[in-house]
Amino acid sequence: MPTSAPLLTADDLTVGYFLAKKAPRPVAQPLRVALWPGELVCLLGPNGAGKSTLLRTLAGLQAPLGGRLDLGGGALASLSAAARARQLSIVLTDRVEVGTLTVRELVSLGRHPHTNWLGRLSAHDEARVQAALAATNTSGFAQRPVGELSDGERQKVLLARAIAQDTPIVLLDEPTAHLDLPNRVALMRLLHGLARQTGKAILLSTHELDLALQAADRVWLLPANGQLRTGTPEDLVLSGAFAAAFAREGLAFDPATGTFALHAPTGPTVQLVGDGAPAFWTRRALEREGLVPTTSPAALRVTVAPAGGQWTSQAPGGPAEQHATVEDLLRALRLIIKNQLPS
Ligand SMILES: Nc1ncnc2c1ncn2[C@@H]1O[C@H](COP(=O)(O)OP(=O)(O)OP(=O)(O)O)[C@@H](O)[C@H]1O
Repeated sequence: MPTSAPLLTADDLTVGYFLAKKAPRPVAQPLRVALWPGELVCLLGPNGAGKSTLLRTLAGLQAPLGGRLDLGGGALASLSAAARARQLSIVLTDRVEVGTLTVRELVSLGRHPHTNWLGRLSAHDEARVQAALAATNTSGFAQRPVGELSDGERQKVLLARAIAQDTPIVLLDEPTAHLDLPNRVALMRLLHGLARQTGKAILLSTHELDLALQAADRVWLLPANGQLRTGTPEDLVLSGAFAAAFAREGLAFDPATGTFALHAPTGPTVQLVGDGAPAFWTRRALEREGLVPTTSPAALRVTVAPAGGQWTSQAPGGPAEQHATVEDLLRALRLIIKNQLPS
C-alpha cells in the first residue's frame, strides 16, 4: 500500500437510484474504498453489476444513497463544480454532442478548469493540449471535426481531453470499448505509464479482463451480489474471488492460465512433451479438439520439437508418426482416436 495519503476515499458509500416515491434502490452493498496516487485501478464486474453507477457517483455526477465521499481531504459534495474539475476528470460512455468542434478544440476544453474567466489558453495550456494529443496518438487528426471520427478515434480524443485536464484523479468508463486489440493494449500501457510517471490515480471500468489482470495495480471487483472486493489482480485470482465473480454455467476461469476455458474436454488425455511457444500453441489446439493435455504419462503421446515445425504422435503400441503442421497432427490424432482408442 502506498505511504502517501489517498486522493479519494469512500466510506460506507451506497450507490444506486431513487425510484418512484423516493424509494432507494442500491445497486451494490455499502463500500469502503480509496484511490491512491500513482495507481492504475481496474473496476471489473459482470454486466449490470453497478460499475458505471459507482464511477458516476465517485465523480459527483450522481448523489450517493448514503455514506461519505471525500476528495482531496474534503467532502466531494461541498466542492464547487470548478474545484471538482481541477481534482477529477471523467470520461463516460455516453455519446457527447460536440457540434462542429475540431479535435483540438474539444481537447482544449479540457483546460477550461485551469483558465481565467476569458477562457484564453496560455502557452502552458497549449503545451498540455499538444502533449495530450501526442500521448493518445490523435495529433494526426487534430484539425478534423469530432463529428466525423470513428467511434475508436472519438474515444481516444475524449481520453486526450481528460489528459489535458490534468487532474490528480482520472475516471474512465469502458475506455477500451471501441478500440481494436493493438489500441486496447496501447491504451492500457499509456494509462499505466501515466499513473506511474505523474502520480495520478486512474480508475477505469472495463470488460477486458485479460488486459486488466496484466495492467492493473489494483482491481476493484464488483460481482453481481454487490459485495465489492479490492486487491492486486493476483490476490483476487488466487483467492478464487475473481472466478466467483464471473462464474457462469459451463464457463470456468482457469487460474493456471489466467483465461476462461472455451472448450469442455470430451476426449482422452494426451501426454504433451515439449515447451516454449510451440508447446503452448499445441496445447491450445489439443484443448480445442476436446482432448486433455497433460505432462504426465498417458496412452496417447504428442512430442513437440523445441524449435517447433515438427510434431510426433504416438498411439499406444503404435509407431511414432511425424507431422509438419498442427493441422496434420490433429488429423492424425482424430484417426488414432477413432480407430485405436475406442471409447
Ligand atoms: N437511471 C437508472 N435508474 C434506475 N436503475 C438504473 C439506472 N441506470 C442503471 N440502472 C440499474 O443499475 C444497475 C447497475 O447499472 P450500471 O450501468 O451501473 O452497471 P454496469 O456494471 O456499468 O453494467 P455494464 O457492464 O453492462 O455497463 C443495473 O441493474 C441497471 O439496470
